[in-house]
Amino acid sequence: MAGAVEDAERRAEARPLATVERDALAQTPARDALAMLAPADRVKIIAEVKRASPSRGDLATIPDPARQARLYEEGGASAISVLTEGRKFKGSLADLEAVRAAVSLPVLRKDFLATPYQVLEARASGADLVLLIVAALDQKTLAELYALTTELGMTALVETHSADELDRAADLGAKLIGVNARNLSTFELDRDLFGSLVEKFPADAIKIAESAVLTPSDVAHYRSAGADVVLVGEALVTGDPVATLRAFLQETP
Ligand SMILES: O=P(O)(O)OC[C@@H](O)[C@@H](O)c1c[nH]c2ccccc12
Repeated sequence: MAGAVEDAERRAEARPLATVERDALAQTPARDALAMLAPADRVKIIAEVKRASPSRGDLATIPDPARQARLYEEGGASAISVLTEGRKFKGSLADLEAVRAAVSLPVLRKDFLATPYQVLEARASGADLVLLIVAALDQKTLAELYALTTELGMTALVETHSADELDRAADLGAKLIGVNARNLSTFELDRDLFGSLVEKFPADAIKIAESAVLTPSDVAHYRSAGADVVLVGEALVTGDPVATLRAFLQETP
């Protein structure tokens, strides 16, 4: 995402890496996302705090992200995702910090991370997980960011869109792998992409279906294709979060 790295570089100048690193190390340990998202006899949900997106435009103002996250926790979410990208998604690291303080669930920094600084910054802001998008990174950078994430005690959600990208995620030893139904360059949606790639997941990885979950039957669709977890944004910020989560969790076996 153009701009996200430039924005991080500006912050790195204002607040040098060494400071961020110290802050990060001073933080309490990251929450155990792998335990929270482990395969179970019911589907699990990562609920996203999302104001807007380039493909869908403005979705919700969310004046109080902490309140939104508390509703997600009340509704039965297993983790919270917070968009921190400011230009297109209208999020911020302040949103992440507010959410982290408001809930006891693991919190994901959802952004376009491309530099070690952004990973350090994520931990310093309280993130328990970070998103690493395979399509956006060469393998060397991906491996470097993955190693730093693990070193800081966080979990990486490694996002893929193809069999090739799943192989690259597997090469990292990724334990939490997502398939995004939305192609990030064309914005096209394919709800069957997850099912077509499910055989490619490493046996020990948690399988996440991301995007385009609008109804309970979408959850059931992903669940029957083998998803352990679904990641939901739009449906939760445009509808009643607690009722929607309960309906999504109830519908599926
Ligand atoms: O709002 P949706 O369709 O429920 O999607 C949520 C989430 O999957 C989506 O926000 C997302 C998935 N991968 C991303 C990468 C960057 C930004 C956003 C995303």
